[in-house]
Amino acid sequence: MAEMLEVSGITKRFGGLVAVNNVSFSVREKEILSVIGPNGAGKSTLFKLISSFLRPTTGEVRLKGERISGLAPHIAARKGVVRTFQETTIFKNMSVRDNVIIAHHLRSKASLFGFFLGTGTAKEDEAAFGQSADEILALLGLSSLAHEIARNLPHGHLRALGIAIGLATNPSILLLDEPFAGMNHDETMRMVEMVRRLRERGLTILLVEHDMPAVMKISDRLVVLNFGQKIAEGTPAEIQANEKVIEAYLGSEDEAIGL
Ligand SMILES: Nc1ncnc2c1ncn2[C@@H]1O[C@H](COP(=O)(O)OP(=O)(O)OP(=O)(O)O)[C@@H](O)[C@H]1O
Repeated sequence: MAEMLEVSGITKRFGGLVAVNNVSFSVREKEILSVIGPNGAGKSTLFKLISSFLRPTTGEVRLKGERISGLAPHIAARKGVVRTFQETTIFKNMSVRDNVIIAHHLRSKASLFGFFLGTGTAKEDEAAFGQSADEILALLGLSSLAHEIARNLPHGHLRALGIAIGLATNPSILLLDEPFAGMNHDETMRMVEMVRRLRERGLTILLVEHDMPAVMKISDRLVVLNFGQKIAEGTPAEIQANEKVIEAYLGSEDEAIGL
C-alpha cells in the first residue's frame, strides 16, 4: 500500500515544554490509523501539526510526497488534509443540506459571495454541489435529515454533519478529532460503521480518540504517544500486548487499554 501521509521527526516546543518529541510515522492509503495516549501525551498537538494549525519546531509532514507543514490550514485543507469541523463551524440556522453545499465552496471556482449573490458560475456549481451533497448525506445515512435545521439535530447527527462537511471538501485524508467523544454505545457503534464505510469508499482516515474499545475495533494500526514521544506502533492486537503501552496506561487515569 502506498503512503498517503508521512510525519517525519516532528517536534513541537511550547517554551520549555516539549509537547511532541521527534515523532515519525506514516499513514497508508485507505488505512484507518488512530493516535492514542494518556491525557497530555501530545495527541491534540500532533493533530494540529498535521492539519497545519500549528507550525512544527522541527520536522515535517508530507502528503503524497508534498510538504504541507508550514502552510496555512486552509491551504493544507485544499491540498487534501481535512480536519473534521468542530460543531461551532456548522451554520446552526441553515439546513443540513445547505451546510454541506456551502462546504463544497472550499474547492469551488466561485467564491462564497457568489453563492449568496447567485452569480452564474455559482449557480452551475450549486447544481453539482447539490447532487454531491445528496450523495454524501446518503453515504452517512443523513438523507432523511437533509432539510432539518442543523440546530435541531441531536449530538450524534451533528457530529455526522461535521464529517459530511469535511467530505464535501474532497479530502485525501480525513482527520477525525475524538469522533466518539460524548457518545453513548449505540451512537458510537453507528459512528464506527460510518467511518468504516468511508474507508470502503477509498478514504484514508487518521483519528485521535480516547474510547479504547471503539479504537481497537476500528483501527488497522495505532500509534501510541506518551509524554510527547511515540512509544509504540502496530495493529490493535500488537498494541494491546505491548508492555510499554500497558505501563503508560497503568500510570494514568485514562480508561484501561481494553484488555
Ligand atoms: N498552546 C500551548 N501552549 C503551551 N502548552 C501547550 C499548548 N498546547 C498544549 N500544551 C501542552 O502540551 C502537552 C500536550 O498537550 P496535548 O493537548 O497535545 O495532549 P493530549 O494528548 O491531546 O491531551 P488530552 O488527551 O488531555 O487532550 C500538555 O502538557 C499541554 O499542557
